Formats: sequence, C-alpha cells, structure tokens
Amino acid sequence: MTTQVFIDGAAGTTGLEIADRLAGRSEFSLIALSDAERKDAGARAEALNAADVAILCLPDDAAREAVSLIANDRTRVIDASTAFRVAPGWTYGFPEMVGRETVAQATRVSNPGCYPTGFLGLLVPLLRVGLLPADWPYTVNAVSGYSGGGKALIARFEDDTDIAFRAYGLGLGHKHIAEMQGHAGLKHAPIFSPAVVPAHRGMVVEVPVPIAAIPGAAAPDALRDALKAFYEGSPLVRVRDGVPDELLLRRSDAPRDGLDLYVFGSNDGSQARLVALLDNLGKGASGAAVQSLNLMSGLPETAGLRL
Ligand SMILES: NC(=O)C1=CN([C@@H]2O[C@H](COP(=O)(O)OP(=O)(O)OC[C@H]3O[C@@H](n4cnc5c(N)ncnc54)[C@H](OP(=O)(O)O)[C@@H]3O)[C@@H](O)[C@H]2O)C=CC1
Ligand SMILES: CC(=O)N[C@@H](CCC(=O)OP(=O)(O)O)C(=O)O
Repeated sequence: MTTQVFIDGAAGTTGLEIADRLAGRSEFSLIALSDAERKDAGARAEALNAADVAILCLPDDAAREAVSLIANDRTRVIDASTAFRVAPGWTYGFPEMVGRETVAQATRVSNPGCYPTGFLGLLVPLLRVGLLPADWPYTVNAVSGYSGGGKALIARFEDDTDIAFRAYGLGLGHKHIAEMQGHAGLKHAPIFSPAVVPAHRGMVVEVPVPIAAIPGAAAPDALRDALKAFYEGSPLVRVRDGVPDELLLRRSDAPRDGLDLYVFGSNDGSQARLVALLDNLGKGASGAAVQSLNLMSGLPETAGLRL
C-alpha cells in the first residue's frame, strides 16, 4: 500500500525540493491541491486529514495552523518550519543524533533548521563524550545560499545582483539560537553570525574552538576521531580527513543531501576550526525531511536522496 503524503506549502522552495525527491517513487502518492485551493483552510484541512504523512513547508504561523487542523490520530507530521523545534512532544528530526528508530516511530517530527544542522552536527557528538564542555560560550559563523530565505530572498537576490555579501542577525536574536542551545544542552546561547552570499544553495557553518583556553577541551585529532566514531556507517554524514587549500561553494553546485564535517587544527594543537559543509535545501531542509519520511515509512533512509 502506498503512503499518502500531503506537502502543505508545496509551491514553496522547500516543498518543491521535497516533491522532486519523491518524484517517481511508487511507495508514495502525493495529495495535490490546485493553485486556487492551496491556501484555502478547508481544502488544506481535508488534505491534511486524508494524508498518512503531512509535510509542512510553511511559515511558522501557517505551520501551527496546519497542525491545529489535523483532527485524527493517524496523520503523522514532519514540520520544516521553526515552530516546533524545541516544543515538547515533538521528535527532533536528526536521526543520526536522536536515533533512527526514534524517528521511525515518531508521529510529530520537527525538521532541523539548516544552520543548526551544521552546528549541532559538529558539536553534539563532542559534547556527549566530554571532549568539549557544555559551559563554554561557543560562537558560530555561517554563510548560506539565498534559497535559505525562501521565495522572498530568492527574488531579492535575483533582482539585485549587485549584493556581494549580506550579514544579518545583527540584533543577536536569530530564531535558530534556541534550537542550537537547546539541542546541544549548552549553558550559554551561542553567538551566531549568519550571512548570505549570492549563490542559490550551499552553506558553510563554522565553530571556532580556542582549545588552549577551554578547560578540558581535547586536541584536534581527538575531536576528529570522536566525530568519525559517532558517524561511523552514516550514509549521509562524512567526516573528512586532510586540509584542503580551500573550501568552495560553487554557484553551479547540484542539490545534495550529505553533510561533510571537518576538524582543522593548528600545528601545536591549541586551536581548531570545526566546519560543516551542506546544502541548505538538502540535509538542511528537504533532504532531511525525506530522510525522516523514509524512516517513518520503514524504507532505507537514503531512498530518493542525492548522495
Ligand atoms: N529554504 C530553506 O533553505 C529552508 C527553509 N526552511 C523552512 O521551511 C519553511 C518553508 O520555507 P521555504 O520553502 O523556504 O519558504 P517559501 O517562501 O519558499 O515557501 C513557503 C510556501 O508556503 C506558502 N504559504 C504561506 N502561507 C500559507 C498558508 N497560510 N497556507 C498555505 N500555504 C502558505 C507560500 O505561498 P506563496 O507561494 O503564495 O508565497 C509558499 O509557497 C519555512 O518555515 C522555512 O523557515 C527550513 C530550512 C531551510
Ligand atoms: C538565508 C536565510 O535567510 N536563512 C533563514 C534560515 C533558513 C532555515 O533554516 O529555515 P528555518 O526558518 O526553517 O529555520 C534565516 O536565517 O532565517
């Protein structure tokens, strides 16, 4: 029997990429609304309640509304928005971190934010084994392709091709901070410096680690080995060796659902740069949602993904 999937917000950036990854897959059939119906609460309620799995690719308020429109115990939810990422009763859709079986059994899954995927992917394994402390005030610097801001930011960057770099989150209150602090169990909120570059997709997330100044922090090689051990066997998360001359995002980069992690260390081991490379629309959004959908449907986690 096929799983009935309804993508609420199917005409948006994340929704379209999810539909792309589900195209041609006989395990799923998509419930589609016409352009005239897609924002109609009645039509959405009917589709939400007909679905085995509803994937919400909506702004936060519309995602909350969608959840409130579900009036049965059967429809399971994967929400791509920020609305439920630290909410009680929701499973955080990072299977490598919370466990594949936990996601497979979940009825309410919140898909991780793109930046937190890099930050938590780097830090949580190291905090869990005590190689870095939870009471250090971490910082996180990141750049994203403009598709990370959905249709509105895509339109802005495509209209104004003169923008070379856009720093934002300058009020130090970005919506991902609670998610980063909460799921890492950090004492202090991280200082987060996000920026957008004029490329459609792609993301680099970096956590600088002044090892010599952090009580109990391990050496760079030990940090890398611990990440490797944590992600051993993961088909999507790779811990890379070596020190390339540079890390590049290219405007021509194809969609991909992997997450690449690096630990760069100074010669004397006193400093490290933890770096994550991902596609904001891949493991940072649509790829992660399909990974969870696969697990919830008893399918191989990478089915339909771009490895
Ligand atoms: N883009 C990314 O890289 C990531 C996005 N996300 C999250 O995913 C969610 C979707 O983002 P994204 O796809 O980028 O955003 P988009 O703006 O590209 O798409 C959102 C879609 O939702 C539709 N929509 C808005 N309100 C309603 C409503 N009340 N009922 C039905 N449809 C509605 C919009 O309609 P219309 O087309 O008419 O505007 C649009 O098609 C957001 O919460 C975002 O924060 C998470 C991780 C990464
Ligand atoms: C470039 C850009 O604008 N990025 C978005 C985050 C994208 C993402 O992860 O989405 P969620 O809103 O679902 O968390 C931002 O900073 O708000």
